[in-house]
Amino acid sequence: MTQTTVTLNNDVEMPLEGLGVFRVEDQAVAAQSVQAAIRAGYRLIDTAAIYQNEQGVGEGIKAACKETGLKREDLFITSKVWNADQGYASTLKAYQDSLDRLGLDYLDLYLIHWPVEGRYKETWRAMEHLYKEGKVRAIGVSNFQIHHLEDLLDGAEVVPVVNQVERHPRLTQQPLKDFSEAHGIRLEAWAPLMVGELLQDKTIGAIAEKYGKSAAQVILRWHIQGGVIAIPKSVNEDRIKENFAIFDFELTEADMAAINALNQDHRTGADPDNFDF
Ligand SMILES: NC(=O)C1=CN([C@@H]2O[C@H](COP(=O)(O)OP(=O)(O)OC[C@H]3O[C@@H](n4cnc5c(N)ncnc54)[C@H](OP(=O)(O)O)[C@@H]3O)[C@@H](O)[C@H]2O)C=CC1
Ligand SMILES: O=C(O)C(=O)[C@@H](O)[C@H](O)C(=O)CO
Repeated sequence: MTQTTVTLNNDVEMPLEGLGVFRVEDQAVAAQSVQAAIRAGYRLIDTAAIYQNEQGVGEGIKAACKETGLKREDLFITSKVWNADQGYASTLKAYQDSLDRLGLDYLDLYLIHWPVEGRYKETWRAMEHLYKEGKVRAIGVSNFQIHHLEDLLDGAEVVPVVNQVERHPRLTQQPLKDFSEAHGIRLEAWAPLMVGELLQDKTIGAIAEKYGKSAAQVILRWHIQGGVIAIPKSVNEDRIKENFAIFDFELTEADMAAINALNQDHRTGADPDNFDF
C-alpha cells in the first residue's frame, strides 16, 4: 500500500486524494456523491461557499458516517471564503456560515479562494485568528501566484499549509510548486483531470494501457506521486471509485517525465492575475 496522506507544515495529516464538488448545485446529488466517495474510501471532501452545496455535502457526510461507522474526526473537510466575503469581520462570519450550512463544528482546512487585491492580507489575519483560537485545524490559500505568496508571507504569523491551484499535465506549475515546497506549502491540484479534456491524450493513453489503468487513474497517480494533493470531481459512482483506485501501482520515472513533458502552461480556468469575480 503506498502513501495515502501527507503531513502538512503544522503536523496535520491530509489525504493525498479527495472529492471535489464544483458545479454540483443540486443538494441531493452533492450528498449522494459525498456518500459514495466516503463509501469508496475517500476521506477528503473539497467544497466552497460559492459552490452553494455545503448543505448537501454536510448531509452526505452525516449519511456516510451512519452507513460506515466512521466518525467526523476520520474525515478531512475543506471549504473556502469567497471573494465578496474577504475582509476581517466578514471572513469570521463567512466561516461560521459555512459551518452552519455543513452542520459541522470545525473544518479541517479553510482556504482563501482567490487573491483579491488589497483584501487578502486582512482576510489572512482573520484566518490566523480562527486557527489560533482552535476553530479550524489548518488554513491555506488558493489561486495564489508566487508574488501573492511572497506578499502574504511578509508579515504572516502562520504559513499557509496548502496552495490549491489549477494543475494538470498541460499546466504543471513547476516554478510555483518549487516555490511552495521550499516554503513548506503543499500544492493541491484543482481541475486535476483538466475537466476531462486530457482523457483522450495519446501519451497518457499509451501509458495507461501499459499499466492496465484508465487515463484518469494515470493522471491522478502522476499528481499524488509528485506529492501534489488532487481533488477530482465526479457525480458518477463508478468514476468516483475508478478515480480512487490509484494506490496500487507506481509510475516509472520515465513515465512521470513523459507526463511532465506535456506541459504547455495552458489554463482551462481563470488567471489569478486577471479575474473579475
Ligand atoms: N480553488 C479553485 O478556484 C477551484 C477549485 N476547484 C475544485 O477542484 C475540483 C476538481 O476540479 P473540476 O473543475 O471539477 O475538474 P476535474 O479535472 O476534476 O474534472 C471533472 C470532470 O471530469 C469528469 N470525470 C471525472 N472523473 C472521470 C473519469 N474517471 N472518467 C471520465 N470523466 C471523468 C467529471 O464528470 P462526472 O462528474 O460526470 O464524472 C467532470 O466533468 C472541483 O470540483 C473543486 O472542488 C475547481 C475549480 C477552481
Ligand atoms: O470552482 C472554483 O472553485 C472557482 O473558484 C471558480 O471556478 C469560480 O467559482 C467561478 O466559476 C467564477 O466564475
